[in-house]
This record gives sequence, structure tokens and C-alpha cells, in this order.
Amino acid sequence: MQPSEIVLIGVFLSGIATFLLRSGRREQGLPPGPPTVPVLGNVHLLGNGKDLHLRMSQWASTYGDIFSLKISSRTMIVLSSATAVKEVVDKKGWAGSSRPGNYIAEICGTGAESNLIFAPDCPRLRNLRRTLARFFSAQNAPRYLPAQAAESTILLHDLMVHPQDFSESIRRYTYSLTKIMTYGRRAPSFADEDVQQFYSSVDELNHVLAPGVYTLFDIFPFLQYLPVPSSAPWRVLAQRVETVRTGLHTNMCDRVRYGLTAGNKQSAECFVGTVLRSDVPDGEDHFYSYTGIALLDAGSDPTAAFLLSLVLVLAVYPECQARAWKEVNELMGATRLPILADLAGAPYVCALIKEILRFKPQFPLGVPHLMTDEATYKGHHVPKGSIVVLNTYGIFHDPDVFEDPWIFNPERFLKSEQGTRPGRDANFRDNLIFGGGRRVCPGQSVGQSTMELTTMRLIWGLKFSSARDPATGTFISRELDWYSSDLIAMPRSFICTMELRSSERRDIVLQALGEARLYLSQFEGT
Ligand code: HEM
Repeated sequence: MQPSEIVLIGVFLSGIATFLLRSGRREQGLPPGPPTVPVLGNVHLLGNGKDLHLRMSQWASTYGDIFSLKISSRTMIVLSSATAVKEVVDKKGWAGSSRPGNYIAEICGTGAESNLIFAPDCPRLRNLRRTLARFFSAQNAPRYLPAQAAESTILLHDLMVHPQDFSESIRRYTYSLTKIMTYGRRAPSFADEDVQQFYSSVDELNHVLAPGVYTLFDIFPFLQYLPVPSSAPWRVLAQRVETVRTGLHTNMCDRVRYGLTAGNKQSAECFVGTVLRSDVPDGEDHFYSYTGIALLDAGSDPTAAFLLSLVLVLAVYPECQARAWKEVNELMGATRLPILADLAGAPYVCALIKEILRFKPQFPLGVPHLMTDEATYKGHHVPKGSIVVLNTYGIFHDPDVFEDPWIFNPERFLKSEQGTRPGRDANFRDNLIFGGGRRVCPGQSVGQSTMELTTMRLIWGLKFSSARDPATGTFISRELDWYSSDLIAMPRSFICTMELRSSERRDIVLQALGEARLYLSQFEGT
């Protein structure tokens, strides 16, 4: 070997050694955080991602509302106050609103190239976000009220007739509503093939996208190049998810295209029809139309997660249910179904909704952002390229801001607008559960009104109570801690009892049912 080659190898090896030694170390100026170990940084503290939001909240109480984690050579900044979110994400505009890559989403065929949720900041994303903002704006949201009213009547009826299937009924409901807005078609039954396929792929996707074991592919990108047999379980799962979603996308999109040529009004007015009719830039058809599937993902389960939490809360907190029912009952009694406008006269129900969202936010750690520029907060450096986590759960469980945050107590929202201790709500905004910056949820107005209208109607028509678990013989616990720790926090399967409030109410639902079915029939058929 020539001496020059030996020198080259030496330089190369010392480069690797320096990289490894530096990798995982917290650079000066970064916000504080848990002690790191060489190479891994804090990776070993993330575990398998289970209950990561609880650990994040503990770290926030130790290190403050901005702390950092070293994910090997990458930096993760965790924001745990409304002020930190405002300063680092909201105020930075697009510079605080890109997305880090997601290898698993990519191999499931639903990554940055096709799915806006994972897309980094780029001109096509900004264009699409403008279209979404117009389509789902607060001004446009009332357009969907008739569908929300009709589908929620169907939901009430389903719960009256098959109370034990409440979880399926709720998931059908939120999927159907989102499908009407997105593809101009509804889903009449949970047993429908597309509903089954969609939910089985979403359950698998939510699981592999949760922070944890699969994130290792993004932390150590070299893992992506290791030879992995196609029979490896996660490869099989990814392939299955990809096949199902591509099939759903193609099928639903083709129906919208067909509807457009046939002059079908519902196809023309839905989101996918709207983008297919507009001048989509060359080569962007797939990115634009695949947004339909992304909307189904983003719209169905977060709304269902709230409604399932609502059922659970009503069942295990009878005193809260009694108060909410009294309020709704005083508004319309057994004369008619509640409508959205009734909420203005139901302050306790409003407080109940807010408390459920505070107690069990659907995205406990938001959806990660990526900084494309640096920022400074409280003198700490937030570098360009760092991943930013909006620790929604931690923000809503900070004891300095919320009195007894671990106690479920809707009353706090009757005492102050944001439910916070006096003087601690300066930077709280109503829509914190919907994320922040330029990636804030575009469906928030529709999502909010669905949650509100459905809450009123369920409380009006049904009485929920805790049931005894036949396996253990115990009542459903009050702790409300039996939740999935995937990307979206959903109550795990539970049982509860639902009874009709009165025969007059049943008659009102049955009367409204015919009209609801008639209205919804426009979203059915070939
Ligand atoms: C009702 C409950 C809902 C909650 C709690 C919720 C929450 C969120 C959150 C936290 C994000 C991430 C925001 C961020 O990155 O900072 C998000 C993104 C998104 N949401 Fe929602 N959402 C809900 C309903 C909906 C509905 C009904 C739709 C549409 C039909 C929708 C469409 C989307 C889309 C498309 C994104 C991705 C935006 C992007 O990456 O640019 N969401 N949502």
C-alpha cells in the first residue's frame, strides 16, 4: 500500500470516528434536554414510542417549554407551551412548517411524493393548501351542514338499533361524511368493502407511523439500504397498505371522473371533482387527486376518536352527562333534533367538548414539522433542519397553566375561555388541537362543527352508562387511560350501555330518518 493511500484511509477512519463521537452530542446553544449518550443521543429514551407523550410531558416539566432531544445526529425540538408554538412555529410561517421525511410512509406508497400530509414545503404543496383552504374555509363549511345533519340522524338511529356496535357506527359516520366532501359519495354501511379496506389500512398505517421502532429508518437512513427480505413482516404490511390504498384511490377517482363526464353534480362539487376540473399543473394529477385519500385519513379517524372519547366520558362521568343533558333538554326537550345553532345556548356542553379535547387530544404530539430556517426562543437556538414536535398533550397538562390538569373537569372552561389559571391564557388559541403554522389543519371548521353537532345529538337522544366488562367483571375505569398510542390516540375497544332517552325522541329520530335518507340518496348509486 502506498503511503498516500494509508494517509487517505487514516483521514477517512478518523472522519468516521469524529462523526460517531460527535453524533448524539447536544450542540451548544440548543435548548436543554435529557443527557445524551454517544452516537444514539437520546434515541434509547424513546423506547418503542408507547406513551411517548407522557415522557415528553415529564421532560417538559424538568427542562421547560422548549427542550431538545438528540436523535443521533438529528435535532428534535419539543414545544410544550402555547407561547413556544406561537414563537417558533406560527410566527415563522413556512420556515417552521415543512415536514421531515418519512421512509415508512414512502414505502407504503403514501409519502411526500403523493400525500400532502408528508409533503415538504414546496410550490405544489402551497398551491394545494390554497385550494384546500378555499374548499374547507369557515365560510364554505356551512355547505356541509345538511350532510352533517342527515348523517348524524342516521348515526343516532344506528345507535338506537345496534347500540353494541357503536364503535363501527361512529367510524362509518365520520368516514361517510368525509367521503361525501371528498368524493361526492357516501358509505351506507360499515360492512361496505371500501370502508373495511380503508379502516384496515388506516389502522395498520397509524401503527407504523407512530413514533417508535419504525422511525429508526429515518433516524439512521443507512438502514433503508440494508437488504431486507420481501417476506419481512413490515415489508408485507407496507405492500398490503400500498395495494389497498392504490386500489381505493383509483376506484374512487375513476368514479369521480365518470361522474364529471356524466354531468353529476355531486362529482363536480366534491373536493376531488373540484381539483380535477381545475387546471392542475402538468404532471401533478396524482398529487392533487391522491389528496382525496389523505383527506379520508385526516378527516375520519380524528373525528371518530373524539366521538369515542365522548361516549366513554359520558359513560364514566354520569354527573357530567346529567348536567349536559339537562342543558340540552331545556333547549328543545322532545320537540325536535338539536341543530348546530343550539350550541350557543349550551355553555356546559361547549365546556364538555373543550375538556374532552384538552384531556384527550387526538394528536397528542401533533404531526412533526421541519424547520427550513433557524429560530430563537428564550435565547435558545432552534436550528434549520430540526424536527419540531408540538407537544399538544403536554401543553394541555401543564400544571402551571391548568389547575389539576389530570382531573377531568369541564367546569374549568366555564371559569375562563381557555380553561387556564387566571392570566395564563395570553397565547392560547381555540384551535391548538388542530396544529400550527402553515400546516394547521385545513379541515378544522368542518371537524369542529361535526364534533359539536354530534355531541348535542348524542346527549339529546341517548343515555350512556358504564357497563361491566364480562371478561374481568369490573366496570369501565374512570382513568380513561386505555388508549392506543399510535399517531392518533383512540380509546381502545370498550363496552358501554346506551338507552333511548324516551319514546318521543325515538319518534323524532324516525321521522327525521326518511328525510335524511332521501337527502343522502344523492350520494349513493353508481
Ligand atoms: C375533528 C378533528 C380533527 C383534528 C383534531 C385534526 C387535527 C389535525 C392536526 C393536529 C393536523 C396537523 C397540523 C400540523 O401539522 O400542525 C392536521 C392536519 C390535517 N388535517 Fe386535520 N384534524 C381534524 C379533522 C380534519 C378534517 C375533518 C379534515 C378534512 C376533511 C382534516 C384534514 C387535514 C389535512 C389535509 C391535514 C394535513 C395538512 C398538511 O399537512 O398541510 N382534518 N389535522
